[in-house]
Amino acid sequence: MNEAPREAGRLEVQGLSLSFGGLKALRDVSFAVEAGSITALIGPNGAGKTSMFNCISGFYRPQQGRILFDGENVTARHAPARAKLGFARTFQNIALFRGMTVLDNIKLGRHAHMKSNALQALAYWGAARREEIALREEIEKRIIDFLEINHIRHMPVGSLPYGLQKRVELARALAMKPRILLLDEPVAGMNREETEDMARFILDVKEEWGTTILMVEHDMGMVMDISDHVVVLNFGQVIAQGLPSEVQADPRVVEAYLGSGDPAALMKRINETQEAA
Ligand SMILES: Nc1ncnc2c1ncn2[C@@H]1O[C@H](COP(=O)(O)OP(=O)(O)OP(=O)(O)O)[C@@H](O)[C@H]1O
Repeated sequence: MNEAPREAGRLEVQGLSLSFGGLKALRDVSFAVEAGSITALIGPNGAGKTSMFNCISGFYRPQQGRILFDGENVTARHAPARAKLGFARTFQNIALFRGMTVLDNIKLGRHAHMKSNALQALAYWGAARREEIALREEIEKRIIDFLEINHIRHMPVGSLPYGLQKRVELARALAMKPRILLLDEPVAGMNREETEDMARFILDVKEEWGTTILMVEHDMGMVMDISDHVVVLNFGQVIAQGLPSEVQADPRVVEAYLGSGDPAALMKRINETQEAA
């Protein structure tokens, strides 16, 4: 399936399997993340979501299967090569430099793509400096304003509340100009207000930037609210996928989450997470 244009950012996972010794973390997993969509990867603890994410971002090499990005087989490419192709990810536990300012952390996201490296910066300081200034202007206009973090841009990341730190992490990923954004539990540990803000920013990234988004997330209310497509893993296998409404009514999903096949009970739980303050 290669109908999307090259810049579109469509990801396809085909028959992917991953084992740790005798433990099969992923078994013959296939799904697609359509260009410009928000796709959520959900499942109970130990279902294989993080393993899948690590295969997609290039941290793990699967024993079987392929990962295609706009039709190109990227399975053998390591993480930095995927970053150059336009993969950017955030982490479950915030991965920022706590002593550095918000702005400097965000700029680090882009340095992977800049033409001038440290040596060139010394030798051709004029060109490197111009590139740095252009980068700063673009980041300030496009990312800092967009994510409403102007007021904290000169503050050290470590001094910020958790929800804002997660937003800075999103900003750093956006500075990489991603074609696909991989969000690992973007609202984990957030209160309801922080969760709603983050959900809105994720939707805005999709709508205003057209970026493809794949997220792993446990907050079912948030997943059902903003996803276009949901893929459900259990014991390393895809047990259901489709629209949020289809997935939450699927008895196999209900069984995996609640140990019973009653969709009404799952709906009740989703509503409870949405209403919880
Ligand atoms: N590095 C590893 N070495 C050995 N086993 C691992 C490793 N990483 C994951 N596993 C195992 O693979 C299976 C899938 O784990 P994974 O972390 O991918 O699940 P998950 O769906 O992300 O779970 P959670 O929601 O709890 O984060 C589990 O049985 C886990 O114990």
